[in-house]
Amino acid sequence: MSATTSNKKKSGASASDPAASGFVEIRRRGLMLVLSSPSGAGKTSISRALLARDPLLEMSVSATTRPKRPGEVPGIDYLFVDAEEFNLMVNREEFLEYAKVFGNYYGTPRAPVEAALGAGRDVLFDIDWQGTQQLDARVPKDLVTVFILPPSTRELERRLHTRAQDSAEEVAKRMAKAADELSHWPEYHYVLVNHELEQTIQQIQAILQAERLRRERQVGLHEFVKALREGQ
Ligand SMILES: Nc1nc2c(ncn2[C@@H]2O[C@H](COP(=O)(O)OP(=O)(O)O)[C@@H](O)[C@H]2O)c(=O)[nH]1
Ligand SMILES: Nc1ncnc2c1ncn2[C@@H]1O[C@H](COP(=O)(O)OP(=O)(O)O)[C@@H](O)[C@H]1O
Repeated sequence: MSATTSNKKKSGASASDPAASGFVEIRRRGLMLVLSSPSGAGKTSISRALLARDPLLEMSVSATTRPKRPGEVPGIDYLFVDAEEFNLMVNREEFLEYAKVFGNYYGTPRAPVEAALGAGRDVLFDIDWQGTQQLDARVPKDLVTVFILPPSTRELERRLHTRAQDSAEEVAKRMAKAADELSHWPEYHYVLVNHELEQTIQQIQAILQAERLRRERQVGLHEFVKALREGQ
C-alpha cells in the first residue's frame, strides 16, 4: 500500500520514519480500473498511454487461446496458451474471471491482481462486458468501470481496418458483434466517447485521480482524523 499522508502520534518523532516514530499513516488499497468497448474503439491505445504515464498503475495480462498478432509480445500483451492449458488454469481456479469472446477464450489470472491491490497499486483491465459482470459480482468495492464508445460506426470500422492486424473476416466478425457489445454501456460507472485520443486519456486520468481519493479506499483515515481531533 502507498502512504498518501501522515500525522504525528507522539511528540519528538522523526519525520523521516513515520512507521517507527508513531505517525498515523493513511494508506490506500489499490483499485481495479476496467476498460471495455467494442473492438477497435481504442482500449489498447488508451491502456498503453495510461501505463506509460502512471507508475502506480499496472496492466492485468490476460491469458488467451487467440493466436498472437504481429507485434504482440507474449507475457506483455497476453499469455498465449492453447485450449488444454486454458482448461487446466480454469480447473485450478487460477482466473478471477474468464469468458469466450469471438470464438476464443480469455481469462484474468488472479494472483498478480491480488498482489498488486494488497500493495496499493492499481490494476488496469482490458476485458469485455462478461468479465466485467463477473468482477462486479466478486469484488464490487475495488472496481471502477469505464465504457468507451466510438464516435460512430463508420469510424469504428475505419479504426479496425487501419489497425491492419486482423483479416477482413476477423474485422467483419468484430463489426457484427459491435452492436451487442454497445448494449452493455449502462452497466458501467463511466461512459466516454473516444473522439480524440489525448482527451480520452486525460479524462480517464481524471477518473483515476478522483477514484483514488474515495473515502473507502483510504485505510487508516479513521485513526488519522482521531489523532487530528486529539490535537496531534
Ligand atoms: N472477459 C475477458 N475479456 C477479455 C480478456 N482479455 C481480453 N478480453 C476482451 O476480448 C476482446 C478481444 O480482445 P482482442 O483479441 O485483444 O481483440 P481487440 O479488442 O480487437 O484488440 C476485447 O473485448 C477484450 O476486452 C479477459 O481476460 N477476460
Ligand atoms: N481517438 C482515436 N482517434 C483515431 N484513431 C484511434 C483513436 N483511438 C484509437 N485509434 C486507432 O484505432 C485502432 C484501434 O485501436 P485499439 O486501441 O487497438 O482498439 P481496441 O483495443 O479497443 O480494439 C488503432 O489503429 C488505433 O491507433
